[in-house]
This record gives sequence, structure tokens and C-alpha cells, in this order.
Amino acid sequence: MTDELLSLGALSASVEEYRTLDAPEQEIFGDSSKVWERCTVQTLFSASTDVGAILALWHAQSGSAAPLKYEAGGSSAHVEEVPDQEWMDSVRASYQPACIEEGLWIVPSWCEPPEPTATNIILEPGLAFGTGEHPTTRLCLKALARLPLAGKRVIDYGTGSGVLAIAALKMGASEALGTDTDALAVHSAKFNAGLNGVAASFRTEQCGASPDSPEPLAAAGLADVEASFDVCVANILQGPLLELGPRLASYLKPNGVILLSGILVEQWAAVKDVYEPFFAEFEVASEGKWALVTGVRSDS
Ligand SMILES: C[S@@+](CC[C@H](N)C(=O)[O-])C[C@H]1O[C@@H](n2cnc3c(N)ncnc32)[C@H](O)[C@@H]1O
Repeated sequence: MTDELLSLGALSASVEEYRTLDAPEQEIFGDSSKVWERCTVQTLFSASTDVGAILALWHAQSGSAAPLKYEAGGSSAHVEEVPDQEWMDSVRASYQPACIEEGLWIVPSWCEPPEPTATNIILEPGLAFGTGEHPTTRLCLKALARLPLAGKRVIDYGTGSGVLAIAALKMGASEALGTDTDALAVHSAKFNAGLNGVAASFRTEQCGASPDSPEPLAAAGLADVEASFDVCVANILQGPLLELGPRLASYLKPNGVILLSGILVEQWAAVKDVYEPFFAEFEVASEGKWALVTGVRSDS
């Protein structure tokens, strides 16, 4: 969706969870195939843009690929003119440094790290999922912090902002590959890697145009992906995790560690069926209803 908006000339596009006071969280997170049952898309165009024409084009493009549902009230879009400075300020005010656990922080790029000697992951938030606000990101970061990462190769499947790969590199990993179906996420991950001084050891790759059928990384010309990673982290929801099990397993060395998240605790049983032929020693952690599963590659 953000790709479509950017191709229409948007200066920025972000997708956020839609919240209302009368919609409890559990109703919003009902469908395992989507991050959110409903979402708000916020996009910025230059003031000279013909917004009516853009909306018509976007509706036409989106109609076939990803049908959009609008609110019962019937209004499909709210358009507002915003001064540059006010928009920047309001985005910035909504992100603050976040302590994930002792010694591990996510810090927006315009803030001073509250604990300069900690592992500080500097992010330009808002471009892609992975600001540290979601429980699944925090679960993955805490799990990474418990692994012996020094000198390890890490693959971050569904990298979003790159937050997990960047954290792994700052915690000692020697090399990381971040992949995502979303071009904006890949751009954002690269940008954030630069902010953290880890760009030289962080490769990014867009893995297929369709989120439903991303091609294997080898098909994207990456020759060194099979059985070559020590750690694979994939925070990408139940649907893709069910589809990707054998492929994610193939990227890991024997005894490599997999971290799976993006699933609800109650969804683990179904996901386990797909991963059990390849992994053992499963451990499940949770925050609220979200789960993080750690497993160890059990065959070669
Ligand atoms: C929940 S976000 C996780 C972002 C970040 N890794 C984090 O933990 O905060 C999931 C990301 O996976 C990407 N994604 C979804 N399905 C995918 C698939 N089948 N293959 C690769 N990436 C996918 C999405 O575009 C999104 O950026």
C-alpha cells in the first residue's frame, strides 16, 4: 500500500493501527493474516498536488490488488493542509527513547540517548514497522540480547525498519542480511543502518514483489544464503510463518537458532507443526497475547 502511494508521488506514507475508544484491542487483532484488522494510512504530498486525482488513482490501483474497506460513515479519506514544521513536530513528539531492558534502548534519531553507554539503536521512526513500540519487536530484541552473537551471521526476515538486524550487529554479530517484501521497509532499514554506523555489515534485499509469494532469496541472486546463518529472526505473522518454515530452516547452519514472532500465543500450536520437522528445544516467551518462540536447528 505504501509502495502505491510513493509511486503516486507521496513524500511519505505510514500505516498505523486504527484505534477507537470503543474497539477493544482483541477485536482489532482478530485476523492472523493481517497485522491489524483495520489501519490508518497517513501520507504526505506537496501542497501543489491535485489530491482528488491522487485519491482517484489510488482507489483504482488498490481496488484490484488489495481491496480497501472504509469506515461505515462513508468517508474514505481526510485531507488536511499542514505547515512543514508542524507536521515534523507532531511526528517527533509521538516518539520518545524507549528502554527495552536494562542497557538496551531504541532512540529516535533526533534525541540524545538517555544512557550513552547502553546499546542504543538509533531509528528514524515512521517509515516502516519496527519502532520498538510493538510487543513482538521488544520480545525479539530481548531474545537477541540473550544470544551469544559475537561473530555470528544473522538473517532478519521481514526486517521492517531494520531494528532487529541493527540490534544484532550492535550486540556483536559480524554480518546481517535484512529482507522484506516492502520496498519502503528496505529503504528504511538501509537508512537506519547508516544512522547506527553498521551499514558496511548490513545487507538488505527486497524479497519479491508480492507479500503472499515472495521468492526465495537465492532467486534474487543471493548465492550465499543456504545453510549459512547462525541466527534467523522472523517477526512476520502467522500466515507467512506457516508458508516460510522450510525456507527459513534452509537458511540456518546446523544448530542455528530461530526466533519466531508476530504470532499470538494461541497460534503457536499450528506454527509448531510446520517448524517441528526442522527445529527442537522450543521455548515460548510472551508479552500480553503475543508470543516469541526460540528453536534450535535440529538436522543438517
Ligand atoms: C511485524 S513487521 C516486523 C518489523 C521488524 N522486524 C520488527 O521486528 O519490528 C513485519 C515485516 O515483515 C514484512 N513481511 C511481511 N510478510 C513478509 C514475507 N512473506 N516475506 C518478507 N517480509 C515480509 C512486512 O513488510 C513488515 O515490514
